[in-house]
Formats: sequence, structure tokens, C-alpha cells
Amino acid sequence: MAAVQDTPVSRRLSSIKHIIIVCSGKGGVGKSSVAAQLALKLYASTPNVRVGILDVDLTGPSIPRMLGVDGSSVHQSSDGWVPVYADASEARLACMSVGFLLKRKGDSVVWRGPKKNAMIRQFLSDVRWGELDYLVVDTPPGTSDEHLSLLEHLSPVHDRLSAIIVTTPQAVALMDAVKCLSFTRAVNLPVLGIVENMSGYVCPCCGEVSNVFSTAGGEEMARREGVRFLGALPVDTELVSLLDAAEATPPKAESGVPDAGSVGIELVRRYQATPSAKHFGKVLDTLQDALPAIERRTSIL
Ligand SMILES: Nc1ncnc2c1ncn2[C@@H]1O[C@H](COP(=O)(O)OP(=O)(O)OP(=O)(O)O)[C@@H](O)[C@H]1O
Ligand code: SF4
Repeated sequence: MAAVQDTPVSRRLSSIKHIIIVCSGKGGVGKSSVAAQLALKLYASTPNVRVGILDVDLTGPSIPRMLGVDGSSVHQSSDGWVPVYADASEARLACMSVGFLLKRKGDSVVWRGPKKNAMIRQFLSDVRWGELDYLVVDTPPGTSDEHLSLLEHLSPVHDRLSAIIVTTPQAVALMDAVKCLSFTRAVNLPVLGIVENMSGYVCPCCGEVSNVFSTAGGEEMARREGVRFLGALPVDTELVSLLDAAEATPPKAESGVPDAGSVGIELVRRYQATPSAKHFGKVLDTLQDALPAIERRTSIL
């Protein structure tokens, strides 16, 4: 493996095996939901696996709500920020988001590029993730300051860095997904594949998937662009009620103990029972087939 630069970010992230950046060309296509599901599914896939999720969607952080840890706060230790553990005492599902740093729920972040860059550098260099098998990074839609900052700090120091692109089957979303793909090529970021979200509708009564709108656009795009198709995820009302309503109980405030949502393990259990989890299982299998190619790379530079 090629030598990487020695920086505070490289020292902090050297104990992370894979960093997977979740992107979308367009807003509202379900990128954060896919990032949250990826973290939950990875967590549930193997005993003792350690997963982190970093939310750099600075202006619209939704990961804390989706993982049921909204309202928690990060603990500052002598060795950096301790992330919020969505699975409380097991401490295998770590979460960091600007949402934990806002004074009040619903406050918005209005920052220019340099301040966003500084925040992202701090997330990468100061969070005490410990050993992680996977760090999933949720990003804002499009290709913005946040993406450039992430890559500026990560590309020189981490060999196992890759992306997945989320789209819906509609033509407008697909066009934006192609732009997102072209960005990854421009910055030499390997793409594990494309996920087509909201592809068909799962009937809440019998679980049958009906193609109410167009489907398979993501698969066609993947074939055209020579990228792996990771799979399709249908519109699932059970997923919405699970992720949109995953409210945490009030965080604990014992001194020296990081706050944690107490609903995390229950959330994983309930997620595993949704139709989405079954479909995401196929996405995860395909993604895990793609990961060894990232491992074989000597450097992404
Ligand atoms: N497969 C799905 N089935 C049903 N609802 C979904 C699905 N995927 C996402 N949603 C819902 O769509 C809404 C938008 O999803 P999400 O916040 O993940 O999108 P996003 O692309 O991250 O948006 P943003 O533009 O804020 O970054 C949420 O309410 C989410 O619960
Ligand atoms: S998908 Fe199944 S339960 Fe839903 S309307 Fe059709 S037949 Fe009925």
C-alpha cells in the first residue's frame, strides 16, 4: 500500500478500514435514508462489526433523527470528541453530526465555504472513532463545498475511500446522478455503484412491489456509464415511519459518560423487520462484492 501523508486526519482515520461516501446529484432522493440504512445493515450484518456514520450535510443534518439520537450531545474528552453511540452500551454504532453541536433542535447553519471546510476538517481530525470497520459519510445533495473539503482532507491520507451514488428512477434525478458520477471521476474517487431508491412501491398489505412510476432508470444508467448497479429500493411506508419518527429518549447526562440514544438497538431490530431491510440486503451483498477492488488499490491518487 502506498505511503500516506502523516496529518492529524491520517492519524485519526488510520484505524478505519473503509470510508464510504454517500452522494446524490439531487436533493430528496433518499441519500440520508440510504446512508442510515447502510450503517444499520452493516451493523446488523456481522457480530462485533464496528460502524461509524458521519453526517456532513451541514445545512440539513438528518442522521441524528434517523438513528434516534436527535437531541444528544457529543462529549469532549482529552483525546477529542466522543461520538454519540446509537446502540448505547455496545458502542459499535457511532454517530457524529453537526446536528449535535447546534444549540437548539431546528437551528440552521448558515456558513460560507471556509467555515464549512474548517468544520469538516475538525470532524475528520477530532472525532475519537477508535477502530472502525466502516465509516459511512452522508453528504449534502449535489457536489458542493462539503464534498471538496472531504476529498481534500481524505484523498491524500486514506486508501480505502469510495462512494455510492443514490438516485431515483426519474429522468431529472438520473441526469443529476450522471453529473455526480462525473464529479467522482474528476476527483478520482472510486464508485462502488449506484442505488436506485424509491423504485416501485411496497404494498403495506401483502408486501408486493408495484411499479407505479418508471423503474430501472438507475440500472440502465449504471450499465451505460460502466458502473456497478447495487440494487433497487422500493418506496416503503414502514421505513418512513421508522426513520422519520426515530426519536430518542432524553439523553443521559452522567458525568464522563457520552450521551447516547437508548432506542438504537430496538431501531436496528425494527429496521430488520421492514421490507426495505430485505431489499437492502441485496444492495449490501453487491456492495461487499465491490469492496475488495477498493482494497486492492495501492493509492487513489
Ligand atoms: N425508499 C423509501 N421509501 C419511502 N420513503 C423514503 C424512501 N427513501 C427516503 N424516503 C423518505 O424521503 C424523504 C427524503 O429522504 P432523505 O432525507 O433520505 O433524502 P435526501 O436525499 O438525503 O434529502 P436531502 O435533500 O435533505 O439531502 C424522507 O422523509 C425519507 O423518509
Ligand atoms: S399489492 Fe397485494 S395487498 Fe396490495 S393492493 Fe395489490 S393485491 Fe392487494
